[in-house]
Amino acid sequence: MALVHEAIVLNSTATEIAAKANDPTKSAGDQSQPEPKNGVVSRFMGRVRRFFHRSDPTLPYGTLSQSGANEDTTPKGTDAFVGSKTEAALMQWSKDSGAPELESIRNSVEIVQVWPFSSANKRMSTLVKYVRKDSDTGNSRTFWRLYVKGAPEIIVQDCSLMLHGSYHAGPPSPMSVGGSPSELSTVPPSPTASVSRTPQTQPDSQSVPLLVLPDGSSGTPATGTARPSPLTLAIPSGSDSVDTRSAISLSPPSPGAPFGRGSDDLLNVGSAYHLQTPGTPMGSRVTSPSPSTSEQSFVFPASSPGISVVPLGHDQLDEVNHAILEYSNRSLRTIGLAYREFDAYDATLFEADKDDELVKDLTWLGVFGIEDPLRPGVIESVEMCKNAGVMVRMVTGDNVHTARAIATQCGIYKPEEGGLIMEGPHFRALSEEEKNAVIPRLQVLARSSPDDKKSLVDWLRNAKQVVAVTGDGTNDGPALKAADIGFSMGISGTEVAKEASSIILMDDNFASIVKAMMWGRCVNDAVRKFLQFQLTVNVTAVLLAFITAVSDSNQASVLTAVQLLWVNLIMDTLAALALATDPPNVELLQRPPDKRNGPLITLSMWKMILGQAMLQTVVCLVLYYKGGDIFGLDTNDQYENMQLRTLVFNTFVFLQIFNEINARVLNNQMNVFHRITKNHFFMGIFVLILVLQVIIVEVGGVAFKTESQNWKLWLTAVILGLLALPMAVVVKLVPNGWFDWLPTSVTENYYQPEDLTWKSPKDIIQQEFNSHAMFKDTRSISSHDPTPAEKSPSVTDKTPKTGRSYRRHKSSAGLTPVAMMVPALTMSAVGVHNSAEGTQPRLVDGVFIPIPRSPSVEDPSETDIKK
Ligand SMILES: Nc1ncnc2c1ncn2[C@@H]1O[C@H](COP(=O)(O)OP(=O)(O)OP(=O)(O)O)[C@@H](O)[C@H]1O
Ligand SMILES: [Ca+2]
Repeated sequence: MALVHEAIVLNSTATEIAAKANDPTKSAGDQSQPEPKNGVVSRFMGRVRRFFHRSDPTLPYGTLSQSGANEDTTPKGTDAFVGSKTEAALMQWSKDSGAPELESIRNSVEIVQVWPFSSANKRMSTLVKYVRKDSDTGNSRTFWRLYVKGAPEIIVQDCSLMLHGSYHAGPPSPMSVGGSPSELSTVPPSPTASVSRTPQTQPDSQSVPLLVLPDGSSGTPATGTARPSPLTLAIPSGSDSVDTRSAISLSPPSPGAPFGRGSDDLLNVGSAYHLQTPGTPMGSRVTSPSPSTSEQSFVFPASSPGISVVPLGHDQLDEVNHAILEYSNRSLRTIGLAYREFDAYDATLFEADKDDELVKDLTWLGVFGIEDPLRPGVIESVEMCKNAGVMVRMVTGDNVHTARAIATQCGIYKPEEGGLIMEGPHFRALSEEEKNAVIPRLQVLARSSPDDKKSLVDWLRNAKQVVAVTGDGTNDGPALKAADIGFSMGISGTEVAKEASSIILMDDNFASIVKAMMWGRCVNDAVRKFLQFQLTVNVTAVLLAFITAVSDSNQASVLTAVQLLWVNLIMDTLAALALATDPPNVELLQRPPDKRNGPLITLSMWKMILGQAMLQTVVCLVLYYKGGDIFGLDTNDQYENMQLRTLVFNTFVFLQIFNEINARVLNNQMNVFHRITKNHFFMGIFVLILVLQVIIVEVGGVAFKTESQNWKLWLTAVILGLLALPMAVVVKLVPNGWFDWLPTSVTENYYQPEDLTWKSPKDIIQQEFNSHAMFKDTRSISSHDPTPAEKSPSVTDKTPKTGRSYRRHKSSAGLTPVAMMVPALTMSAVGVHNSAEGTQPRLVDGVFIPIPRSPSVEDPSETDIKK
């Protein structure tokens, strides 16, 4: 029932999570079309950025043909792909760049083997068989080409060559295949060219993909004498070359300018296309229906004039990394592409379960950047989570730069607050102690594997935090299952993710999680309000009935059975209706969450229950025993005695009625009327109880054993009842601190706010600086004496045992172990600031060191530290 979160682990990019629902399959006129396999089709705004090596659009096809996306053939589904969003974006790109129909590509290649995308090693590969006829010799040649695509910085490590060069205008040679570097010519690159999306101007079905130069030259294909081939590449007349390398560094984003807008080189791929999780079996051997067709359609780019295969040396690697970095820093998801060729069939390699042995000595082709813009409302939702004491972390498979850019955009990553970014491989290598130090500050985990996601969730749960996880993919399954609450995406989520989750977000919207949190807290509060009210009535009623019955000569209680039934009705049915119907409001999200095992009845509630019960009992007993004297009623007279008893009953009920107003507010907030008019149920029931009480007292004498009251007695009952309100103020003024001697299980219900605060960068630097100095001192000592930092509880205690001790550890010396782990930390943190490229945080052992803010003139201490 209690839906509280101390940490939300956000799987994948926040942008995806907030993908807006839009189901084109549901539109009228589509009835004849079968529902996609998952029953959902979603809309995805995506753009594929420049293809680093854009020499040949056929290149991605080998992999795309087996990708997890399909063209949406529904009547409404023109220009759309369904399936993996990443794949769909790539295919949309190839389609927009003038590639032939996906079906024809698929039919024209013979796929020998597919190793599907694995989230663990972040790549997929496809082995394709080609049979090519050489136009000069007429001989056929059979070869196998392995296409690999995935995380570029990982793939490039397995590359030893790279494709490089420029195109000449004019006919590319259509038939030479798989040229070796010696057959290739190299043309000096032109530094100015870039590529833009070109409208498909060719009426011919065998349209030619175009490269257009930024000088505005239109897309007239310079096919020359070339045989029109669907995959032939043409360059517009007037330009003679396109440099495939320089394009990567063109048009860096102007700061502040909305990304992608107005930049010519942006390949805007499908502002809306459909997605569907593919039904195509992956991982099995696939054979092409007609091998012969593969003979006709593919031109290998390396054979084109001006394209060469060069060794991937240091400079080239720099260049590739620069491209990746540039794309990533613009929040683009990067996908690298590489290939390798085999002249002979190698059964052990080609039929292996894993492609590890194959993915070696690759030739690097290029990198894609895919944009997935932030959905509206994500930034606000993250902010709301923060105010609600919920820490949002992003755990993604994307690379660290992309992750950082996105997390910064949506407000998850706050280096100035001490937040850290790590990469999965570094995270995996952390010891328990290091994890204890790093995870509390970890805001982004990039290039993470499914196991990383799960182990982070496990750690947080061990630290007694309540963890919610959102996820869409199969790779999120373990984390979704391990979390307290797993949220899966109803639209874009896979079946596995949905199975593993406890809640499915029908709209894939992160804001819905915030809403769920608000409702959860509301329900939790409703139960507490009701409990608080009911317990007060119970305690008083029992005490009154007992004391008066024992002291009475006839053992008659002051409250009759029928009166107690009425009281019971007030406190059960009507109170439940009145108190549990408070609508949720954003104020619920402006307080810290409840502790995982916080008490249901909090200390504030106990105070109120006991305080009010005391007041009610005392008032009623005084009235009962002294009322005769006070109001001049003769208790020996049956009528007047009855009047006095009725007065006690009436006062008792009014005390409850006004205490019901108190019960609306659970915390120490003084204004109990806050938002009272927003709950019409409460107002109605309040009036109903008042009216019924008047009727019972004035008319129901026979059944309820009451006697009509004069105005003085009525006034007395109401005024005494009203005492409940000032009593609540008095109770709230009693500090909770007075009860610190009670066990924490009673006194602490909130996850304490100090847990959620970070140290300022100044503190961090100061602390790291001290630790560094300490480390230097200890290095000179041969035996390893524990430093004060190591002696600190956060270092020695492996796992926090209780919420309380955990908190203390974190707030005391949480940062020091990072310093012990990375002695260079301070230096780099300071160094970054002074260095020329000081905008890049340093990555030390996977931990991103936050950039210190510029020292303010007012704050000389910060300047001192840097010296
Ligand atoms: N279909 C694909 N083919 C090749 N590489 C891919 C593909 N999809 C993703 N990648 C690579 O893997 C990375 C994402 O990895 P993974 O899918 O494990 O992460 P994730 O957190 O589940 O991502 P998301 O949920 O955002 O898709 C991407 O940055 C990209 O480099
Ligand atoms: Ca995913």
